Parts: sequence; C-alpha cells; structure tokens
Amino acid sequence: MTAVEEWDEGPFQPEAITVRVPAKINLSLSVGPLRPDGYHELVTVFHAVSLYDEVVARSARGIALSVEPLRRDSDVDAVPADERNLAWQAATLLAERCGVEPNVRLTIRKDIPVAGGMAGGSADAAATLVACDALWGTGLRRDELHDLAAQLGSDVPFALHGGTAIGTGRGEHISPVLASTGLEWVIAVLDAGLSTPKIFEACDARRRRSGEQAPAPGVHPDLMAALRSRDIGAIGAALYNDLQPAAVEVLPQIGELLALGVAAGACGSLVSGSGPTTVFLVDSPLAAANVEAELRASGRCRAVRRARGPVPGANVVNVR
Ligand SMILES: C[C@@](CO)(OP(=O)(O)O)[C@H](O)COP(=O)(O)OP(=O)(O)OC[C@H]1O[C@@H](n2ccc(N)nc2=O)[C@H](O)[C@@H]1O
Ligand SMILES: Nc1ncnc2c1ncn2[C@@H]1O[C@H](COP(=O)(O)OP(=O)(O)O)[C@@H](O)[C@H]1O
Repeated sequence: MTAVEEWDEGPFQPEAITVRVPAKINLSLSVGPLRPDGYHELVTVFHAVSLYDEVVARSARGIALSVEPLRRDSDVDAVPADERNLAWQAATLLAERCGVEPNVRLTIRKDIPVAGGMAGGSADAAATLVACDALWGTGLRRDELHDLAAQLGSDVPFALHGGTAIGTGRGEHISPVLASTGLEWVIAVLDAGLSTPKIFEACDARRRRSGEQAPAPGVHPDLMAALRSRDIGAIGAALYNDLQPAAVEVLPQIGELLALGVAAGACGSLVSGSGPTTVFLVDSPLAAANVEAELRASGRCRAVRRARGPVPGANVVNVR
C-alpha cells in the first residue's frame, strides 16, 4: 500500500478515549451570603492534587455507564451507575449542545474519595466532556466546554482547568493563580461522606445562632503572598475554610484528626471543601511519614494518601 492510499482512508475514528482528571482541595474557602438561587456567593482558591479518577469513553449505541475502583482500597459503593451520575449528565448535555446522538459507553475508574469534599463527581463530569468531545469529534473550544461544565455543577469548570486557581460566583468563574512552588500533602480519607448542601446549611445555621452576618467573600492577601513565595510555613498558616466549623460540628472526629496531624508535624491542616476529607501540608519527607503514621495509627481513617499539587486538569491520556 502506498502512503497516498493510507491518507485516503478518511478521518481517524477513535474507538476509546481515556481521560485522567484530578481531585481538588480548597486552599481557602470564603463563603458569603445565600443567594436567591439557593447557592452561596463564594471566593475559593482551588488546588488540583495528584489523586485521580479516569474516565474511558468507548463507541456504543445509546449511553451505558459502569463504575470500577482504580485501586484495591478505592470505594465506589455510593456512586450511582445511571442517569444520576454526573458523568452521564455530562455526556447527555454535550450531545444535546452539539446535536449528536449520545452514543457512548462510559467506564469510570474511581480513586477520588466519594462525597469527600474533593469534587470526584465534578471531576468525572469534566473528564466525560473532554472524552466524549474527542470520541464524537465535536471539537468544542475550551471556553465552550467550560460553559457546559458550569451548567453541570459549581466545581466542574475547575476540574477542566486544574492547577491553582481562584473560583468566584458560586465557584464556576475561574482565574489562574501564579503559585511559585509545588506543595506536598497527606490526605486522610474517612469512611463517612458529608452532603455538600447540608454543610452549607449548617454553616448558615451557625451564623444565625451567633448573630453573625455572612461577610462579603474574599481571599486573604496573606495566602496570595504566601503562594507567590516559597514559604511553606506561611502557606500552612494561611489555609482557611469557612465550612470547616460546620463540618467539625457534624462530625467531631474531623477536629481530632486535624489536631493530630498538626501535632505530628504538619505545617497546616484543613477540611477539604465541605469535608469530611482532611488534608495536611508537609514540608519534608520526614514530616510526611510522621503525619501519615499518626493518622493511620488513629484507626479513624479508611485510607491515608500522599499527593502533590498543583497538577493539570482533565486531559486525554490514551486514544485507541
Ligand atoms: C463546597 C465545594 C467547594 O469547592 O466543594 P465540595 O465540598 O462539594 O467538593 C463546592 O462549593 C460545591 O460545589 P459542587 O459540589 O459542584 O456543588 P453544586 O452541585 O453546584 O451544588 C450542590 C449544592 O451545594 C450548595 N452550594 C454549592 C455551591 C455554592 N457556591 N453554594 C451552595 O450553597 C447548594 O445547596 C447546591 O444545591
Ligand atoms: N461520578 C460520580 N462520582 C461520585 N459521586 C457521584 C458521581 N455522580 C454523582 N455522584 C453523587 O454525588 C455525591 C457527591 O459526591 P462527590 O462529588 O464525590 O463529593 P463532593 O461533592 O463532596 O466533592 C455522591 O454521594 C454521589 O451520590
């Protein structure tokens, strides 16, 4: 066969696309007032970390979806494998937007803790947009994918973006942050999950009880200055989450773990988003090993993981 004949075969039709997508933590999460649409105005510093889900999109007729653990200790029991799954909704939305049939078999390989405040469902939705766009050849620009992502959930646009970025509005408006250093994390995964809307409600209830008005949300300048520096101690001291007191109130063992990790040598500790996952910033391999060992020994964690950030958002890692 000549080279010319090979070119005449027509466009390449992929059979399967694999997209890898990271979990997020919120280096700061400032929650403002409840809006009339049921969301809270917020300002957050998102940070993508090296805990990943993978989504494989294969040619099919109609939509099918399955969920598998990526590692032996990954938990997938609470993840719906039907139209309630945010990945299913992402495929449907993209197909409607582009006027194509939603023909895809999705396999979600999960490692991001479920209902852990690390935006696993949002990550899978972002990965599905990228995977189906490649599989179907719909060729949307990143800003067009971003618009669809924002319709699926407040955290979905950041999962496309990755890195370290400020989220405003209900979290869907993203602008990148210049961070000059990589960060190392120890992550404590609990057996329990927490519901995001319930923790926002608990935050409002705490404010009502104490007569506190919801402030206009913002990012503390100390955190931005610390991120521009290479001062891990300053970053650790500036970590901040308005939802943390509510998460600790609902699940007091979170507070005990936060204290344990700091006593073991972490430079800073934080509940990730609405929890219950807790994350610990460490400045050396020795500190990481100490924190990890103490968290494991507490017997309160389903898994203890190490991760680094920032890492890129959803991207194609394999095409067949
Ligand atoms: C708290 C955060 C912090 O990044 O993350 P998680 O802990 O869920 O990972 C996010 O704000 C969660 O974003 P996401 O999980 O995408 O929420 P959505 O599906 O958009 O909204 C679910 C529900 O959470 C509440 N919600 C969410 C975002 C927001 N700015 N204000 C809210 O009050 C609303 O009750 C909403 O109905
Ligand atoms: N692809 C998905 N992965 C995980 N959970 C999903 C997914 N699609 C829908 N869900 C539902 O979303 C809820 C929140 O899960 P998740 O996104 O992991 O947590 P969080 O909102 O705390 O970051 C789960 O309890 C589950 O019922």
